[in-house]
Amino acid sequence: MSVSGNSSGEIQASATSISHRLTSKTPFLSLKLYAVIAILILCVLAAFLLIFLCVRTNRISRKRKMRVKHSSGLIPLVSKEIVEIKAPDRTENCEKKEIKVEHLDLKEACEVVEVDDAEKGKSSGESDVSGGSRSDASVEPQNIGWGRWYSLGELEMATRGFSGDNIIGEGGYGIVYRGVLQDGSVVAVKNLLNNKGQAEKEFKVEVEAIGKVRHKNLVGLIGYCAEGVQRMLVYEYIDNGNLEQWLHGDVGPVSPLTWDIRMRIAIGTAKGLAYLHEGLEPKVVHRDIKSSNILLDRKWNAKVSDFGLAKLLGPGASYVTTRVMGTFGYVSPEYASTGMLNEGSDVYSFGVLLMEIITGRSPIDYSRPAGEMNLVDWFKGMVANRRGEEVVDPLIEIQPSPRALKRALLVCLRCIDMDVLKRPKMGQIVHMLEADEFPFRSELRSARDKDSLSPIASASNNQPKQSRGDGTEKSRRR
Ligand SMILES: Nc1ncnc2c1ncn2[C@@H]1O[C@H](COP(=O)(O)OP(=O)(O)OP(=O)(O)O)[C@@H](O)[C@H]1O
Repeated sequence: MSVSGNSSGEIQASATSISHRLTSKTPFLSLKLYAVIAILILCVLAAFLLIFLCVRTNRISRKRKMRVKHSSGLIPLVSKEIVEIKAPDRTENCEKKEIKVEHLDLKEACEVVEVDDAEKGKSSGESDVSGGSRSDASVEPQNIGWGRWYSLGELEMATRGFSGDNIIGEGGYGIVYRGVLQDGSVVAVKNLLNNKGQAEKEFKVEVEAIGKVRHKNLVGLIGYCAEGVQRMLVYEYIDNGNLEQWLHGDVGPVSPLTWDIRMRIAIGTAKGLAYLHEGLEPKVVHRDIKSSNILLDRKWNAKVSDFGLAKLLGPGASYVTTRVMGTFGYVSPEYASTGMLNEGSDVYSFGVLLMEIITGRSPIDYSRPAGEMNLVDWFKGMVANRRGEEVVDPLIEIQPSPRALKRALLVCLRCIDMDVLKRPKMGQIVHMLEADEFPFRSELRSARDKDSLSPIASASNNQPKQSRGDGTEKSRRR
């Protein structure tokens, strides 16, 4: 009993001493110990709470950042056109498209056309002929800023179901049909071959290159059709065939293409090209200048056509391609060998075309003797041997004046200069071909000084014999 009484007494004593300690004052602000302990516990809890909140906020902001990154990576992948389709208000939608077309390049504009198609389905025969506005008010205008949209049905009707009788010709990129629209106007419809997306490419290139361009020496692209995989281009119809047919077709013993008509065609072609090179921004390099791409009207006005290979280039720019495109015999040597393309390549092709116009010979003709198969080589040789007068097409009845011939031969040689920088610009070529007084005295003198023009001079018959060589050889020697 006494032991238990002792221990309970001890416990009581220690409890009293603890409570005494807890209630005793500490040096910390004279606070009692229990108050100090409570403050410490609170501080620790507050610290934990703070840490917890910091970690949480951090996590949330990291999540937010990640979400922004994610979405900003996705948005550009979503086509703007898809966004437009989803827009419920069709009027607003249409306005958006028209504004967009002003800002987008025409490549994108074509995509807009495609979207329009998907939206409305086939609505053949609904458009009017004036360009854009439609008789059916529920169908929005298909105007992409130039030309107009044609439905497949409309073009089917115009070409009598793309009948074989309406075929005008067939090129590497599609079949061309003659068509008569509902208003009676005659058009040429090029149905682009859908060869591994080539149709789409051609379509875009042509639209981009000449969609908005109007020039009397360029075939006008008046509209287009893009339904499903079908891509068609609608041009003004040029009713007198192409230059190749008139130069190399069966025209009888005397060609209807007199010297003057030929020069008119050459000048018209040069003007069209000068406009593409010097009148547009970005400039357009045609890349496929050849006689079958020069269409003719009844007054023998030349119209450059077929822009499917055209390239748009910024000022002073050259373009390098690994796939050289063009037509054998017309392609400039530097473009063929290096893929380097600028307007000088068109100038070279124009030089070959002018030779073809003067001589009536094809750039490459395997039916001729070995030394005459290549027009450029034969032509240069003839001029260098003072036989310039002999190159004129025998089907031309009335020979040109020596001065006129000299002028044309000189232009040919300057266009095919091996040094692309020495070739004249198309604008200069127009001037040279049009100027009665060309070749100018100063030009003849300086050319004589440079020992380069003697063959031309002798071609005119009135000049003393001078040293041989043409621009091409000269540039090689340098
Ligand atoms: N707007 C047009 N008006 C009248 N005829 C045209 C028109 N466009 C093209 N043609 C004719 O259609 C034919 C085919 O033209 P296209 O431009 O498709 O091919 P190409 O120039 O002959 O060959 P490629 O495209 O392979 O170089 C040509 O004979 C041309 O005379």
